[in-house]
Amino acid sequence: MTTTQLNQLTHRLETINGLSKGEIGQNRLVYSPTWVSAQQQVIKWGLDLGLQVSVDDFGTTYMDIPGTVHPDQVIAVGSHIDTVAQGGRFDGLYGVLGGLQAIEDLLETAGRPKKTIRLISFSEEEGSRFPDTFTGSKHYTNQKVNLAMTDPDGISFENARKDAVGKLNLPGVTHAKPGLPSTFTELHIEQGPRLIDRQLQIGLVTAIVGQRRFTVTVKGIANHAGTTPMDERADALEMAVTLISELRSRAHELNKNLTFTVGEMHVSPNTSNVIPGFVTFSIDTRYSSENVLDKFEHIINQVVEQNQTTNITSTVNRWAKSDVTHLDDQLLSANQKIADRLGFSSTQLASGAGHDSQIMAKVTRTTMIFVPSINGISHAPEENTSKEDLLRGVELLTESLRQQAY
Ligand SMILES: NC(=O)NC(NC(N)=O)C(=O)[O-]
Ligand SMILES: [Zn+2]
Ligand SMILES: [Zn+2]
Repeated sequence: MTTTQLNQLTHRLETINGLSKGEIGQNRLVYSPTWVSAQQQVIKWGLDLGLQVSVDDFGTTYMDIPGTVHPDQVIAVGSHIDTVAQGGRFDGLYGVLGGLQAIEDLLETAGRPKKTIRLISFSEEEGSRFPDTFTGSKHYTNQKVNLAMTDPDGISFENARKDAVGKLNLPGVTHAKPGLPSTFTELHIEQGPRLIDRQLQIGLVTAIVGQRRFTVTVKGIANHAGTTPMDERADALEMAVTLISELRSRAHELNKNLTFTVGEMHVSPNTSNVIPGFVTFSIDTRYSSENVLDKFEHIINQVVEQNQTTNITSTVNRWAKSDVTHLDDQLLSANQKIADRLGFSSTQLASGAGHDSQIMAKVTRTTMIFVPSINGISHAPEENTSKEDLLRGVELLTESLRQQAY
């Protein structure tokens, strides 16, 4: 890749990230106005490059450069366009724009491919607005998505989706969901410290951890903060804190590498002189074995059950579950050879973050390429990757696509 091409990739990243200007981090929650503008911009760049663009019912965008010999064999590449709230500049977006850059480089240096190359910009992966994750790749691969869900403001998934997808109907875009590809490659930032700590340039992903997400709802009794005796309260927040603290130690006891995160909490009425009557909080838990996750799910249900009192009742609802996933060995070893040939230092590692690749891997041969995250930070505005590392990831991806599609 030349300096001009690197500048183009940087410029495109900045253009999309500029859409959240003035905000804390990136806020492309699925179907939000910023999300719409970002997906529209990606579509425009694809059309400018002469790619055949289609958008499906969920707003996932597919951009094809049809193969000259085997147009029906599809080599797909891509990632997701959405972010978490107050997210970083590279999670998801790098895989979409890195893929676009690789395709542009290939068209310039090698012309049309023999097999079709497809860039996919998945509508949603993070599960940050509606209570479901990977809805873009699930829809593409015909897996079930909960269509009846609503966001915290009560907006239904269906209304948000129809509204936003209508705005992607630009001239030159067809409305369709294409068939499934023969392979899928996702380029992504590592989001953790392993590559950067060992000063490695590339990570090749062997597997992705299993992940489950829950909402715990605690119902107590709201009452006056000054007049209600301390031993007569039904404080929902106090109970939530007890549950969280007990679950955290039980998780650690079960397995010290099992992750346990409470990232979201709603307190009602959330005012200083009222005892909280109603609290909800999320649990995100992950590990590399389903057996440990099953055990911890059992513990969650047990701890919530054991802490019921006459005045405080708690319930737990699991709304997301993704399985431990092993990615394709052959694609990984092909990419390992390319990385060695290009002189990139690398390692093979498992991912602690969830990815569309684990959904794609259920239907097609799938592989992932990681580049280092500075200070191992992600899902935060400080998320960063050096230009040299961004470049190396795209170079490896370009060579992999060349090998697979030409
Ligand atoms: N690459 C990601 O940040 N993925 C995130 N999102 C999902 N759905 O797993 C996560 O929380 O790990
Ligand atoms: Zn993410
Ligand atoms: Zn991501």
